[in-house]
Amino acid sequence: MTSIDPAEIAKFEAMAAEWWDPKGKFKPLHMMNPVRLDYIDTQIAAEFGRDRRNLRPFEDLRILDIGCGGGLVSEPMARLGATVVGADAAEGNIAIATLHAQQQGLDIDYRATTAEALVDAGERFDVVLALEIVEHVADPAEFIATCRNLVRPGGLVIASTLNRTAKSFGAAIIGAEWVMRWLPKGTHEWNRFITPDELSGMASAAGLDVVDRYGMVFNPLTWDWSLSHRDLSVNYIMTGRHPA
Ligand SMILES: C[S@@+](CC[C@H](N)C(=O)[O-])C[C@H]1O[C@@H](n2cnc3c(N)ncnc32)[C@H](O)[C@@H]1O
Ligand SMILES: [Mg+2]
Repeated sequence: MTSIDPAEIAKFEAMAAEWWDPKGKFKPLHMMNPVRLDYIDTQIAAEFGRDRRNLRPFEDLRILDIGCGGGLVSEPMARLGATVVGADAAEGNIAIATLHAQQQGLDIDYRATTAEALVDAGERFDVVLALEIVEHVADPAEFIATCRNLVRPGGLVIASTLNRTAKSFGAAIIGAEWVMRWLPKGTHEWNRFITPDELSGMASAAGLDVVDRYGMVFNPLTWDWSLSHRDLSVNYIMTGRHPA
């Protein structure tokens, strides 16, 4: 059993050098980063009783960033004091992420591996971050169950992905790939997108309690991103808790 879809990994290998270019192929992730970090920081601080005003509020927390890419989220988690494992199936991503973290003076344990290999190795984390990866794995339900097996009781799985709606086809495929050309054509396959109810169902089936879910909304007029209770029609993020 593997979560790897080789064609998907090949797409990311081909783009690896661009991870830290805010104007490059990962521009949408750079743009979305402040809003998703705000959500993630809030969830973790609330669950583990941490004060976000502290310099290193996530000290002693062990966080897995699965499908970490270039480490756009692994790095801020390490800066907040967490012990971070960044894992990605694409070796090129791990090479880029490792180099960038070194340049930043950050200590992050980057590994070219998969979630299922980490389960086999007996790894356990306080938080598993699965950001913009479920739409790229072989079997999303199986993958979410694997993430659940990587968090200790009382821990969190935080996942973000794209909803499967007419609006997400317009925004993520036509807008981001064809018109804005932020992403190469074919980066995303709309039929692999997952509705919030489907993802909640997968989380529940895996034995996670869904804590909450928020839309991440791009406003083309102000060019900024915000969290929304109501609008989960394109990008969204969700937290599940492994019951203690
Ligand atoms: C869209 S990128 C998201 C990167 C990062 N999570 C972020 O949001 O900035 C998806 C990443 O998942 C990785 N990936 C896809 N399938 C994977 C799998 N089965 N196991 C581990 N990593 C995988 C890809 O190589 C790619 O780096
Ligand atoms: Mg994606």
